Amino acid sequence: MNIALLGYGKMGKTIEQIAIKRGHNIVLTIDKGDNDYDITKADVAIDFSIPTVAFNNISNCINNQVPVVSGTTGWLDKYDEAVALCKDKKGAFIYTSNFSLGVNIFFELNKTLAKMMSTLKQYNVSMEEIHHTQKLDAPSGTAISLANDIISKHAGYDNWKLDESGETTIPIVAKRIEDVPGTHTVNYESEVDTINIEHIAHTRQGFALGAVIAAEWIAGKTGVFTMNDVLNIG
Ligand SMILES: NC(=O)C1=CN([C@@H]2O[C@H](COP(=O)(O)OP(=O)(O)OC[C@H]3O[C@@H](n4cnc5c(N)ncnc54)[C@H](OP(=O)(O)O)[C@@H]3O)[C@@H](O)[C@H]2O)C=CC1
Ligand SMILES: O=C(O)C1=N[C@H](C(=O)O)C[C@H](O)C1
Repeated sequence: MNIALLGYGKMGKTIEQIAIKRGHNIVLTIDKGDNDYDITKADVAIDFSIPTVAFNNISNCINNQVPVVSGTTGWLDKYDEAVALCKDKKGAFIYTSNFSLGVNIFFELNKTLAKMMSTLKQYNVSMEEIHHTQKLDAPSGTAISLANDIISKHAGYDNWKLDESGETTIPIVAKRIEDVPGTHTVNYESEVDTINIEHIAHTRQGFALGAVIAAEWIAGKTGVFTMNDVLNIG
């Protein structure tokens, strides 16, 4: 398969290595300042860029009938617009805040736990995410997904906030520490005990492999998908 990499930073370069090992060709790599490019030579595009350009990258692919897989976080105010465009143009598009198999299993565990804790008023939920110091957005996209999933399953919470707690608010703490690929912890705390679930990424390989698998899966399809469609879990 011919793959375009929109964003050739830490993730773009890790994806390149895995895609080549799986027999694909990288036909285009786009970075800051590369504005005039022909996306149509790619069978599929993988966008791991920056929040301010992700929507433009995605719409360019959809407008040119190139299936697009996006892992960029921090641009979700325009997600509904991307979905509408994809439906209108009969394109193909997957976004997820985290492509790793481990985190997608963790997402399911988090929803199950939230449902179990829903009526237990003695426990308060909180979340922590830790990432490397170059990260542009906070909280992480994964933390936002986890918080939204708790809100959808737990009767006691209806919003999340960074560094703020409240009666029905899930507080999220975002820490930035050199070289950390991504750690997410969900805590339920009562006066007598604590229940934690945690996912620790040791490298970026898991995210990158998931993105390449998603790209292989979406080629030739039409529609808006999630990682649950790709992995068949949940
Ligand atoms: N969904 C998931 O599983 C994961 C998501 N992510 C997300 O992916 C994104 C990228 O992460 P990461 O690779 O670590 O970040 P990097 O900063 O290492 O890479 C981002 C790249 O995008 C480039 N860029 C800037 N402008 C444009 C543009 N107009 N078009 C295309 N590329 C551009 C940057 O170039 P320059 O440096 O020159 O500005 C940089 O090379 C982040 O939003 C991160 O949160 C990360 C890991 C997993
Ligand atoms: O920026 C990163 O590095 C990561 N970003 C994603 C996020 O915001 O959740 C996924 C992963 O945690 C790494």
